[in-house]
Amino acid sequence: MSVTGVEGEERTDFSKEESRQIRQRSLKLLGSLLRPLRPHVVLAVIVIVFSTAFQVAGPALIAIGIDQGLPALMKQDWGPLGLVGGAYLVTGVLGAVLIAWYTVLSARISQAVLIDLRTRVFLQTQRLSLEFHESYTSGRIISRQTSDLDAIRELLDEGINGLIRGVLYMGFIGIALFTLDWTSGLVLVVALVPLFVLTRWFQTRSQRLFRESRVASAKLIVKFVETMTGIRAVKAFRVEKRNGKEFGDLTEDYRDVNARVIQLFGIFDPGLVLIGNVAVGVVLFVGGFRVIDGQMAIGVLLAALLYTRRFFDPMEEMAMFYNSYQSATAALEKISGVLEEKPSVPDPVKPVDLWEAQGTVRFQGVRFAYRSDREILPQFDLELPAGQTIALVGSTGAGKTTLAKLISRFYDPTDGAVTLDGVDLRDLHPKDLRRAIVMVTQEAYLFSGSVADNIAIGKPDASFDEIVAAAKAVGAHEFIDGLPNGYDTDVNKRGGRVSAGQRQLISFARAFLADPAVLILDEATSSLDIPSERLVQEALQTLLADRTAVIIAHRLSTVAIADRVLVMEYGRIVEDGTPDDLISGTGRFAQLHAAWRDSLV
Ligand SMILES: Nc1ncnc2c1ncn2[C@@H]1O[C@H](COP(=O)(O)OP(=O)(O)OP(=O)(O)O)[C@@H](O)[C@H]1O
Repeated sequence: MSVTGVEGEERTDFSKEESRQIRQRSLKLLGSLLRPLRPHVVLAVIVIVFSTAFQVAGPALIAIGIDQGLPALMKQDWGPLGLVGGAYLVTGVLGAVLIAWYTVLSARISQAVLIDLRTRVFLQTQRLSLEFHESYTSGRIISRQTSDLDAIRELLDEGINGLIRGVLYMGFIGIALFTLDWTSGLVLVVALVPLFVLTRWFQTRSQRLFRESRVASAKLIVKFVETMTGIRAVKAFRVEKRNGKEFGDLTEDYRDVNARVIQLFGIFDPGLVLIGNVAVGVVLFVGGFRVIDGQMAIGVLLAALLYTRRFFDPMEEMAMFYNSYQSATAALEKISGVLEEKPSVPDPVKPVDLWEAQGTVRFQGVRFAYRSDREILPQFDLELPAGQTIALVGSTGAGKTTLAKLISRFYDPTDGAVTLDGVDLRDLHPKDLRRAIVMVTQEAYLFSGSVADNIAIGKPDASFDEIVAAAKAVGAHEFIDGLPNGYDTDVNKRGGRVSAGQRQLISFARAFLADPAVLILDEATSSLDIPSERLVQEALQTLLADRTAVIIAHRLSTVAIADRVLVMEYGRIVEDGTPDDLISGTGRFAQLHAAWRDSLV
């Protein structure tokens, strides 16, 4: 079995083979991120090796200064001490300069990796088809872009740095100590035993606790995002109190787990200090005797003490590496899953151009299912001739929006083909497809920016006059003119807030400007009041005149402007005719229409 894309994200029961696959996928991604930076990585490693060597040289120079420089000085010979002093100064300065250089280099590497990754995730999630976004919630996408990238940043900025510097530092100190005095070196080796035990203990516990902490903080974020996204429902049903209590419980869980993390550090940190102090004490004790016996020079003892003391400094950072490594690996696994996803609606390999689409849409033996277990559209054939205005009606869940999504190629049919002017939508050049077919939904989403910017999305190179003309055509000009800054009003700023109906008018103007051959309006007039709707209906008649239009509407008033009505039930077209024919008949539409007319009285 194999795990591809995001499907393994919610699972924890991976087989060995699956875990290996996921690990390989993450490593491949990491490799592809670091490969272009190879020269920088090599340079950074060289710089940090030299910087650490210079830093570690200090105590050895002090030993030489005391044991050889001072006796010479007593004989009025300044030379050796001057030399050692000079060397100390030079290594000190070089060590500092190189560490500064390394900090810049490593920051550049981690920034480059993060920018690359951030961009890849953004472009990929934008590229993925609607199907992916309908099942992969926006909360999860946000986590990939925020907390996961943060975990990787932490590993690159702190974790790996801490590890490399720590390993080099401890390694160089070990070499220096053994070279100067192997007896003191042995003390250090013995001290490694309790150090190893303490660190292992810390790692096992902290690993579990850090995981718990991440889960607790994720739950907090999910609760917060969910509440804020559904703030209207929260207010309407007065669930603030219950939400407050649930949030309070989650906060408490988070605090508890963090308290346990702190307790762990409360043992680990003093433990490190204790081992360090005992090691220093033993080196001093053994060394003191050997100095008295004349087996060890005093300067060497001092250097041994300094080395032993410093040896333990990077321990905490190194112990933390494992945690940052763990969370970064988890993050990398999830991100690599998203990046591995393939769009379910792929771009054609050999795209067919369609410069001037006429607008004939045909369904040929189309079947469609979102999931294999439930077919939404059983096989059907349908032709929408160019220029025809079609009203699509039917009960909730009949499959109207699904049909519209197939025309817009948000999804591909499971079987059969949808064509535009005889070209299978799967072969049509994406640019031509987007130009030829536009779908306006009830949501009428507005992006940050001015009203004019939002209308211009329909035609990015439109002139201001064209934008105004489009707004006038759909009856949006009046209200836009009345906004604080007219067409320049920022729709997301206070004062620029527009109502749901006004949003729909703006998205109408956007579609009008785009001037597609096929226009689909999915419940796009549902938020308009009756006068606005009438106004729009007048505008719609001009808007729809030269193109194929599919209007999905619950309000039957919209149907009046249609040339043809399709009634859909359970994924099938059950009635097809002119509005007049259907109204005067005895079918489903006639019933619906009679009920609607009665409701108006
Ligand atoms: N993304 C999806 N994944 C799985 N099933 C879906 C998805 N979208 C819609 N469906 C199912 O497909 C069926 C048809 O839905 P569709 O939205 O096309 O109906 P509709 O006629 O437009 O309804 P409405 O008038 O309520 O908008 C419904 O049973 C719905 O549950």
